[in-house]
Amino acid sequence: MNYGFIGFGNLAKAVYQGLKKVNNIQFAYFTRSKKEVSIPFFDCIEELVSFADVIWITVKPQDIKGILEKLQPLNLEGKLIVSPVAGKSIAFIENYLGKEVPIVRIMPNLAMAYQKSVTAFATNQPLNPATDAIFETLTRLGKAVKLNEKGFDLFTSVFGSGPAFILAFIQIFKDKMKEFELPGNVLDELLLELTQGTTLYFAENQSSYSIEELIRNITSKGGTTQAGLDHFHRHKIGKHFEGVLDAAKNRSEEMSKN
Ligand SMILES: NC(=O)C1=CN([C@@H]2O[C@H](COP(=O)(O)OP(=O)(O)OC[C@H]3O[C@@H](n4cnc5c(N)ncnc54)[C@H](O)[C@@H]3O)[C@@H](O)[C@H]2O)C=CC1
Ligand SMILES: O=C(O)[C@@H]1CCC=N1
Repeated sequence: MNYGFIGFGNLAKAVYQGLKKVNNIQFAYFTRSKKEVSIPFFDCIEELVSFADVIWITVKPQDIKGILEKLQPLNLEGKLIVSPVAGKSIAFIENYLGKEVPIVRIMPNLAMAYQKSVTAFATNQPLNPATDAIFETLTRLGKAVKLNEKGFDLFTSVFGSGPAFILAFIQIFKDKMKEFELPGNVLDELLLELTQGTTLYFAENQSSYSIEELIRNITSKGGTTQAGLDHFHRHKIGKHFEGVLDAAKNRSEEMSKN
Protein backbone atom coordinates (compact mmCIF):
# COMPACT_ATOMS: atom_id res chain seq x y z
CA MET A 1 0.00 0.00 0.00
CA ASN A 2 1.45 3.38 -1.02
CA TYR A 3 0.66 6.46 1.06
CA GLY A 4 1.37 9.80 -0.63
CA PHE A 5 1.28 13.05 1.33
CA ILE A 6 0.43 16.34 -0.35
CA GLY A 7 2.13 18.74 2.05
CA PHE A 8 4.55 17.43 4.62
CA GLY A 9 4.22 19.46 7.82
CA ASN A 10 3.42 18.60 11.44
CA LEU A 11 0.46 16.31 10.76
CA ALA A 12 1.98 14.35 7.86
CA LYS A 13 5.15 13.83 9.91
CA ALA A 14 3.07 12.49 12.82
CA VAL A 15 1.24 10.03 10.53
CA TYR A 16 4.55 8.93 9.01
CA GLN A 17 6.24 8.54 12.38
CA GLY A 18 3.30 6.55 13.74
CA LEU A 19 3.17 4.17 10.76
CA LYS A 20 6.75 3.94 9.55
CA LYS A 21 7.30 0.54 11.17
CA VAL A 22 4.29 -0.98 9.41
CA ASN A 23 5.83 -3.30 6.82
CA ASN A 24 3.36 -3.07 3.99
CA ILE A 25 3.14 0.75 3.73
CA GLN A 26 5.49 2.79 1.54
CA PHE A 27 5.53 6.58 1.84
CA ALA A 28 6.29 9.53 -0.42
CA TYR A 29 5.41 13.21 -0.36
CA PHE A 30 4.92 16.23 -2.56
CA THR A 31 5.58 19.77 -1.35
CA ARG A 32 6.94 23.00 -2.78
CA SER A 33 10.41 22.23 -1.35
CA LYS A 34 12.19 19.06 -0.23
CA LYS A 35 12.18 18.37 3.54
CA GLU A 36 14.72 16.76 5.86
CA VAL A 37 13.09 13.34 5.79
CA SER A 38 14.23 10.06 4.34
CA ILE A 39 11.17 9.18 2.23
CA PRO A 40 10.87 9.80 -1.51
CA PHE A 41 10.01 13.35 -2.56
CA PHE A 42 8.15 14.33 -5.72
CA ASP A 43 8.23 17.89 -6.97
CA CYS A 44 5.26 17.20 -9.23
CA ILE A 45 1.78 16.33 -7.96
CA GLU A 46 1.06 14.03 -10.95
CA GLU A 47 3.98 11.80 -9.92
CA LEU A 48 2.78 11.70 -6.33
CA VAL A 49 -0.72 10.72 -7.49
CA SER A 50 0.61 8.02 -9.75
CA PHE A 51 2.69 6.64 -6.82
CA ALA A 52 -0.08 6.73 -4.20
CA ASP A 53 -2.97 4.36 -3.49
CA VAL A 54 -3.94 6.61 -0.58
CA ILE A 55 -3.56 10.36 -1.07
CA TRP A 56 -3.27 12.33 2.19
CA ILE A 57 -4.18 16.00 1.78
CA THR A 58 -2.06 17.36 4.61
CA VAL A 59 -2.07 21.07 3.86
CA LYS A 60 -3.60 23.99 5.78
CA PRO A 61 -7.32 24.70 5.19
CA GLN A 62 -6.55 27.80 3.09
CA ASP A 63 -4.44 25.66 0.71
CA ILE A 64 -6.83 22.75 0.13
CA LYS A 65 -8.81 24.47 -2.64
CA GLY A 66 -5.65 24.92 -4.75
CA ILE A 67 -4.72 21.27 -4.20
CA LEU A 68 -8.19 20.02 -5.14
CA GLU A 69 -8.07 22.11 -8.33
CA LYS A 70 -4.80 20.39 -9.20
CA LEU A 71 -6.23 16.93 -8.42
CA GLN A 72 -9.47 17.53 -10.35
CA PRO A 73 -8.16 16.80 -13.88
CA LEU A 74 -6.05 13.80 -12.77
CA ASN A 75 -7.10 10.16 -13.00
CA LEU A 76 -8.02 9.15 -9.46
CA GLU A 77 -9.47 5.75 -10.30
CA GLY A 78 -8.46 3.23 -7.64
CA LYS A 79 -7.22 6.02 -5.35
CA LEU A 80 -8.52 6.98 -1.94
CA ILE A 81 -8.37 10.47 -0.44
CA VAL A 82 -7.73 11.10 3.26
CA SER A 83 -8.22 14.62 4.59
CA PRO A 84 -7.46 15.79 8.13
CA VAL A 85 -8.09 19.38 7.05
CA ALA A 86 -10.03 21.23 9.74
CA GLY A 87 -13.41 22.65 8.73
CA LYS A 88 -13.47 21.07 5.25
CA SER A 89 -16.31 18.61 4.67
CA ILE A 90 -16.46 15.56 2.45
CA ALA A 91 -19.01 17.46 0.30
CA PHE A 92 -16.45 20.26 -0.16
CA ILE A 93 -13.93 17.73 -1.51
CA GLU A 94 -16.58 15.99 -3.63
CA ASN A 95 -17.35 19.35 -5.29
CA TYR A 96 -13.95 19.07 -6.95
CA LEU A 97 -13.32 15.33 -7.20
CA GLY A 98 -16.84 13.94 -7.56
CA LYS A 99 -18.63 11.27 -5.55
CA GLU A 100 -16.93 8.26 -7.16
CA VAL A 101 -13.64 8.77 -5.33
CA PRO A 102 -13.65 7.30 -1.82
CA ILE A 103 -13.00 10.11 0.64
CA VAL A 104 -12.13 9.71 4.30
CA ARG A 105 -12.32 12.77 6.48
CA ILE A 106 -10.48 12.48 9.77
CA MET A 107 -9.74 14.68 12.76
CA PRO A 108 -6.67 13.39 14.57
CA ASN A 109 -4.05 15.05 16.76
CA LEU A 110 -0.26 15.04 16.71
CA ALA A 111 -0.06 12.13 19.18
CA MET A 112 -0.52 9.95 16.07
CA ALA A 113 3.28 9.93 16.08
CA TYR A 114 3.19 7.87 19.32
CA GLN A 115 0.05 5.87 18.45
CA LYS A 116 -1.89 7.90 21.02
CA SER A 117 -4.15 10.08 18.89
CA VAL A 118 -7.90 10.29 19.32
CA THR A 119 -9.18 10.36 15.76
CA ALA A 120 -12.64 10.94 14.32
CA PHE A 121 -13.49 9.20 11.04
CA ALA A 122 -16.19 9.86 8.42
CA THR A 123 -16.45 8.67 4.84
CA ASN A 124 -18.64 8.98 1.73
CA GLN A 125 -18.27 5.23 1.10
CA PRO A 126 -18.81 3.36 4.38
CA LEU A 127 -19.34 0.02 2.60
CA ASN A 128 -16.09 0.22 0.64
CA PRO A 129 -13.44 -2.14 2.14
CA ALA A 130 -10.77 0.43 1.24
CA THR A 131 -12.26 3.02 3.62
CA ASP A 132 -12.57 0.31 6.27
CA ALA A 133 -8.87 -0.43 5.85
CA ILE A 134 -8.12 3.22 6.60
CA PHE A 135 -10.22 3.02 9.76
CA GLU A 136 -8.21 -0.06 10.78
CA THR A 137 -4.97 1.84 10.15
CA LEU A 138 -6.23 4.73 12.29
CA THR A 139 -6.84 2.33 15.18
CA ARG A 140 -3.08 1.59 15.07
CA LEU A 141 -2.46 5.27 15.69
CA GLY A 142 -4.54 5.50 18.86
CA LYS A 143 -8.27 5.45 19.45
CA ALA A 144 -10.44 5.93 16.36
CA VAL A 145 -14.18 6.62 16.33
CA LYS A 146 -16.67 6.77 13.49
CA LEU A 147 -18.47 10.07 13.77
CA ASN A 148 -21.20 11.88 11.87
CA GLU A 149 -19.60 14.88 10.19
CA LYS A 150 -21.90 17.18 12.17
CA GLY A 151 -19.80 16.33 15.22
CA PHE A 152 -16.47 17.27 13.65
CA ASP A 153 -16.43 20.91 14.80
CA LEU A 154 -16.72 20.04 18.48
CA PHE A 155 -14.43 17.04 18.10
CA THR A 156 -11.80 19.26 16.47
CA SER A 157 -11.92 21.65 19.40
CA VAL A 158 -11.61 18.94 22.07
CA PHE A 159 -9.36 16.33 20.45
CA GLY A 160 -7.65 18.12 17.53
CA SER A 161 -6.75 21.37 19.27
CA GLY A 162 -7.03 19.79 22.76
CA PRO A 163 -3.32 18.98 23.13
CA ALA A 164 -2.50 22.68 22.65
CA PHE A 165 -5.01 23.69 25.33
CA ILE A 166 -3.66 21.13 27.80
CA LEU A 167 -0.12 22.34 27.08
CA ALA A 168 -1.25 25.93 27.62
CA PHE A 169 -2.34 24.87 31.12
CA ILE A 170 0.99 23.17 31.74
CA GLN A 171 2.69 26.39 30.62
CA ILE A 172 0.84 28.24 33.42
CA PHE A 173 2.26 25.76 35.97
CA LYS A 174 5.69 26.18 34.41
CA ASP A 175 5.60 29.98 34.53
CA LYS A 176 4.57 29.82 38.18
CA MET A 177 7.60 27.65 39.02
CA LYS A 178 10.16 29.89 37.30
CA GLU A 179 11.24 31.48 40.60
CA PHE A 180 12.84 28.12 41.60
CA GLU A 181 15.45 28.73 38.87
CA LEU A 182 15.88 25.01 38.27
CA PRO A 183 18.67 24.11 35.82
CA GLY A 184 18.12 23.06 32.20
CA ASN A 185 15.11 20.90 31.50
CA VAL A 186 14.50 19.91 35.12
CA LEU A 187 11.29 21.90 35.34
CA ASP A 188 9.91 20.30 32.16
CA GLU A 189 10.85 16.89 33.56
CA LEU A 190 9.03 17.59 36.82
CA LEU A 191 5.96 18.80 34.97
CA LEU A 192 6.08 15.73 32.75
CA GLU A 193 6.10 13.52 35.85
CA LEU A 194 3.16 15.50 37.24
CA THR A 195 1.10 15.11 34.06
CA GLN A 196 2.05 11.46 33.56
CA GLY A 197 1.33 10.70 37.23
CA THR A 198 -2.04 12.43 36.95
CA THR A 199 -2.86 10.57 33.73
CA LEU A 200 -1.92 7.29 35.38
CA TYR A 201 -4.06 8.08 38.43
CA PHE A 202 -6.96 8.85 36.07
CA ALA A 203 -6.31 5.75 33.93
CA GLU A 204 -6.10 3.38 36.89
CA ASN A 205 -9.31 4.63 38.48
CA GLN A 206 -11.57 5.89 35.72
CA SER A 207 -13.59 2.68 35.42
CA SER A 208 -14.61 2.80 39.10
CA TYR A 209 -14.60 6.49 40.01
CA SER A 210 -15.86 9.73 38.48
CA ILE A 211 -13.47 12.63 37.91
CA GLU A 212 -15.23 14.49 40.74
CA GLU A 213 -14.41 11.61 43.11
CA LEU A 214 -10.78 11.53 41.99
CA ILE A 215 -10.52 15.27 42.68
CA ARG A 216 -12.14 14.72 46.09
CA ASN A 217 -9.42 12.19 46.99
CA ILE A 218 -6.82 14.95 46.64
CA THR A 219 -8.87 17.51 48.54
CA SER A 220 -8.59 17.78 52.34
CA LYS A 221 -11.33 19.73 54.06
CA GLY A 222 -10.04 23.24 54.69
CA GLY A 223 -6.74 22.42 52.99
CA THR A 224 -4.74 23.77 50.05
CA THR A 225 -6.58 21.98 47.24
CA GLN A 226 -9.88 23.14 48.69
CA ALA A 227 -8.61 26.74 48.70
CA GLY A 228 -7.53 26.45 45.06
CA LEU A 229 -10.75 24.78 43.94
CA ASP A 230 -12.87 27.38 45.76
CA HIS A 231 -11.09 30.06 43.74
CA PHE A 232 -11.57 27.96 40.58
CA HIS A 233 -15.34 27.77 41.15
CA ARG A 234 -15.83 31.31 42.55
CA HIS A 235 -14.19 32.82 39.48
CA LYS A 236 -15.94 30.39 37.10
CA ILE A 237 -12.62 29.34 35.60
CA GLY A 238 -14.21 26.17 34.22
CA LYS A 239 -16.85 28.27 32.49
CA HIS A 240 -14.16 30.54 31.05
CA PHE A 241 -12.23 27.53 29.84
CA GLU A 242 -15.36 26.26 28.12
CA GLY A 243 -15.13 29.53 26.17
CA VAL A 244 -11.80 28.33 24.79
CA LEU A 245 -13.40 25.13 23.50
CA ASP A 246 -16.38 27.05 22.11
CA ALA A 247 -14.08 29.51 20.30
CA ALA A 248 -12.25 26.63 18.62
CA LYS A 249 -15.53 24.91 17.70
CA ASN A 250 -16.98 28.15 16.32
CA ARG A 251 -13.86 28.69 14.22
CA SER A 252 -14.19 25.19 12.78
CA GLU A 253 -17.81 25.98 11.89
CA GLU A 254 -16.76 29.27 10.28
CA MET A 255 -14.05 27.57 8.24
CA SER A 256 -16.58 25.06 6.92
CA LYS A 257 -18.58 27.94 5.39
CA ASN A 258 -15.70 29.09 3.11
N1 LIG B 1 -1.21 20.22 13.46
C1 LIG B 1 -2.19 19.59 14.08
O1 LIG B 1 -2.14 19.34 15.30
C2 LIG B 1 -3.40 19.14 13.32
C3 LIG B 1 -3.60 19.52 12.01
N2 LIG B 1 -4.73 19.12 11.35
C4 LIG B 1 -4.94 19.54 9.97
O2 LIG B 1 -3.88 19.03 9.19
C5 LIG B 1 -3.57 19.94 8.14
C6 LIG B 1 -2.07 20.18 8.11
O3 LIG B 1 -1.69 20.83 9.33
P1 LIG B 1 -0.14 20.95 9.72
O4 LIG B 1 0.58 19.73 9.31
O5 LIG B 1 -0.12 21.37 11.13
O6 LIG B 1 0.30 22.16 8.78
P2 LIG B 1 1.78 22.54 8.33
O7 LIG B 1 1.76 23.98 7.97
O8 LIG B 1 2.76 22.06 9.35
O9 LIG B 1 2.00 21.68 7.01
C7 LIG B 1 1.40 22.00 5.79
C8 LIG B 1 2.31 21.55 4.68
O10 LIG B 1 1.66 21.81 3.45
C9 LIG B 1 2.61 22.32 2.52
N3 LIG B 1 1.88 23.03 1.48
C10 LIG B 1 1.16 24.16 1.55
N4 LIG B 1 0.64 24.48 0.36
C11 LIG B 1 1.04 23.51 -0.50
C12 LIG B 1 0.85 23.27 -1.88
N5 LIG B 1 0.10 24.10 -2.62
N6 LIG B 1 1.41 22.18 -2.42
C13 LIG B 1 2.14 21.33 -1.68
N7 LIG B 1 2.38 21.49 -0.37
C14 LIG B 1 1.83 22.58 0.21
C15 LIG B 1 3.51 23.19 3.39
O11 LIG B 1 4.74 23.43 2.76
C16 LIG B 1 3.66 22.28 4.61
O12 LIG B 1 4.66 21.32 4.41
C17 LIG B 1 -4.38 21.20 8.40
O13 LIG B 1 -5.39 21.31 7.44
C18 LIG B 1 -4.95 21.04 9.79
O14 LIG B 1 -6.26 21.56 9.89
C19 LIG B 1 -5.66 18.32 11.93
C20 LIG B 1 -5.49 17.91 13.20
C21 LIG B 1 -4.37 18.28 14.02
O1 LIG C 1 -5.51 24.60 14.60
C1 LIG C 1 -6.10 23.96 13.72
O2 LIG C 1 -6.94 24.52 13.00
C2 LIG C 1 -5.79 22.49 13.53
C3 LIG C 1 -7.01 21.64 13.75
C4 LIG C 1 -6.80 20.93 15.04
C5 LIG C 1 -5.42 21.22 15.38
N1 LIG C 1 -4.87 22.03 14.52
